[in-house]
Amino acid sequence: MDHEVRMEESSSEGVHKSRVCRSLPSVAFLDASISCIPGLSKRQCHQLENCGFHTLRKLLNHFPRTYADLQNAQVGIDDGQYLISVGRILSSRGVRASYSFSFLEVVVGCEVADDEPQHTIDNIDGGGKKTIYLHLKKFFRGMRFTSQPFLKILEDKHKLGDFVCVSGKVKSMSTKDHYEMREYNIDVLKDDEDSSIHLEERPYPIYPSKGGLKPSSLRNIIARAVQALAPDVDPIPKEITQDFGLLDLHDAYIRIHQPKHLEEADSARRRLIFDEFFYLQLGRLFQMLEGLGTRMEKDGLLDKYRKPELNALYMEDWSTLTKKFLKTLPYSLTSSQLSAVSEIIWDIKRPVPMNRLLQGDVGCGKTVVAFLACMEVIGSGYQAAFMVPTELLAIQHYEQLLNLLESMGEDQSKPAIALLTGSTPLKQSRMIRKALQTGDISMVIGTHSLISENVEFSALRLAVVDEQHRFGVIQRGRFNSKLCFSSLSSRMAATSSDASSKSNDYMAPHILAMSATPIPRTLALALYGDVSLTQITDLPPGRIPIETHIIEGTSKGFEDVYTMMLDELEAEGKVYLVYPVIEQSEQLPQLRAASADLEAMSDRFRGYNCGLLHGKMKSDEKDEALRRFRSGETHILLSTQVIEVGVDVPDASMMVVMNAERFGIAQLHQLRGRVGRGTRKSKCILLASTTSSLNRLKVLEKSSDGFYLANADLLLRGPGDLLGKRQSGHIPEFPIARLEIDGNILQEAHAAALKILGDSYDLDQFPALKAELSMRQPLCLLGD
Ligand SMILES: Nc1ncnc2c1ncn2[C@@H]1O[C@H](COP(=O)(O)OP(=O)(O)OP(=O)(O)O)[C@@H](O)[C@H]1O
Repeated sequence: MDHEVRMEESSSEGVHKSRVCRSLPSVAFLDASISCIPGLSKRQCHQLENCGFHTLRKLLNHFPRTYADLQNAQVGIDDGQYLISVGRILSSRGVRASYSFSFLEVVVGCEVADDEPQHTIDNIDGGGKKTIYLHLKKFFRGMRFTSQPFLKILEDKHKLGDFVCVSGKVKSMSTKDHYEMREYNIDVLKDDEDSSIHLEERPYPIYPSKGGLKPSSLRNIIARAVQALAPDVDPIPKEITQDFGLLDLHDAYIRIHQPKHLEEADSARRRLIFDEFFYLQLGRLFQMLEGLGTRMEKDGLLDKYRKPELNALYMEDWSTLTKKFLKTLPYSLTSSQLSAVSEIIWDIKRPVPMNRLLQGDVGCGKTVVAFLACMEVIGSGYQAAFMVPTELLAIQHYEQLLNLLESMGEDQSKPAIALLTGSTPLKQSRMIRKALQTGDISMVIGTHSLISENVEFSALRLAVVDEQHRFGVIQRGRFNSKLCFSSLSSRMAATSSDASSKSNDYMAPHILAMSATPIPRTLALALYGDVSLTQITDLPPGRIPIETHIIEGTSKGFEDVYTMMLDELEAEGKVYLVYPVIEQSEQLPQLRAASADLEAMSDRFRGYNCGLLHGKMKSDEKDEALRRFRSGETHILLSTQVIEVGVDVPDASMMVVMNAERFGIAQLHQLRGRVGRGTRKSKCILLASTTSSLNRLKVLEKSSDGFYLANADLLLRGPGDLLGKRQSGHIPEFPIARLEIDGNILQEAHAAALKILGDSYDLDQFPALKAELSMRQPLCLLGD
């Protein structure tokens, strides 16, 4: 169907008059130039284009960062809470505090509902108001920031009387109703001459600024674009939107940008997130179907996706090596480990590169699942690479695997494995690289040195990336393409004369990413890396829940903790002491430091040996420190958060975290996961040096569920970084991230894509969808 689209036509005054174009189908409307927005000046058009907003789609997909409630209806403010509030700027001053230190303080007065009972006549109906004062502070160190002109410029950035929306974490000050904000966002809603804004009762969208375009002008332009939006821009057929209870795209855009209330924005967001997932899934399936010849093959593939219970290759069909390796394990796999292995092996047997995320809470036993997947490819004559974020972890995995393989005795099929990190001596590293190139080594475990240019493989088939939220999506992509290229080039050279070599020898490697953090990484991966998910949902048997205590770091608090430590050591336990920093710092004297505490702890716990482990130590020193702790030569290990990731000492039974308030909730959960990994009852003590942080930490006493804690962490941190800096701006960030629901949207999008392709393999019945698909990101499978 054709639709009227207004196209640009410049007038001499520089304002674009619109003319009507009848040739563009309405679904293509979104890709029309922004000049079709009525009333835009030429200057505005250029400015928008310079900021990357060439099309309506780009502009409409610039979603609000958050919504302000102009009524400030929120009641009650807690210390540490993320607050969004609107009010007027009362003062702005730049202060020179010393010759090299200055600060800016902007005070915003906000009228909020008064939650305390009042007895004045005005408040007899209980609907009282009061003013709170937000002191927004920014600090500057360095002489050049103390000059009067600089401070004046700072001051003048904020105009007295401006009506602004402020968001950030609050900290109460000594005066009642005064709060400090150190990291904040401030957006001018209207200047002081315009008071009409008070009448607005709708959520007020706050846009992220882009390339010099102010949020307020973006808001006006986007409002115009929304008005110009054609009613039938939706490429997804009505049956699908109805079946899945989704908003129509036109309504979704209106509601995300101009919601009448927050629920509207939320339903719009659901639809827009659905689209992200849906086109990824549709693209992937579409491409896979294209690669298959017959109708039967295509049906077969769709069936596999429709009935995931069939997507597992049970033990009988695993390679002999995998089965042998399984036998060497000193324990049986849990049922979800077993199904994870079956699922992964099913996937790696297929001639399409796998891109899978193996996700499970700390200590659930992901490593062995990944080892089994590696054995499967090695058993079929290929190579595997296992990349981890720290050297410490690489060594640990390598030694663990060596031990397991040792139990295989002199078996001919036992694979040759190697460790390759930044600290591997040059000569040895050269030998390993050569052996990887010739295929003499079947598996390499290492750090990011595995993605360096000079590592080539003879037949890499599986790359395991233990992300543990340290590697970004980008690094994984680089790793992937690098390995893909290496394997391809070297194999081409090796087999150029061998006409019988199978074409799938040139396939990109399968990628298995592992993570203990369900969010936000999972969501990011699901959005940006077209990924399948395998979850381990149970823990190995015999684990006893870790007892967690939050203790205030007063001198009594410390004494209590030392007594508990002594009890633990006397009962032959092992203790981790975790510190926020290595060395004492003048700037932050309140922080306990690992190195500085070593002597004091050795003194206090005479008769027990203390060890030290931190990121600045050399690789072999770190390894030695961990080895001594593991073997029981040291009983107390003073360390920094280097141990957070993956360190596995199953009989470590107690952890004390100093200055626990310095760590995030998800991070503390990871740290705590270093104990309670065996069958011994374990304790985790979080020593907080500020009273105000006690409440925040209490959530760890209540729960040991990583998913729940990650969510709680997000709520406490506020929406600032839902998907990490790089991704923010792509999807709307909401004060309350409904991530568990987003996970379901992924499933629904998958089902919708299957339904569409079941009806039309080549999308010929859905031309609008096909066009949309080609407009979106390139249809490449990771690794292609
Ligand atoms: N099925 C099992 N039965 C008993 N112990 C197991 C089982 N699977 C793994 N383990 C042991 O549990 C411990 C934790 O396993 P692993 O290091 O793989 O956890 P993880 O999921 O990688 O955790 P993290 O996210 O903390 O790195 C290890 O000591 C491992 O040997």
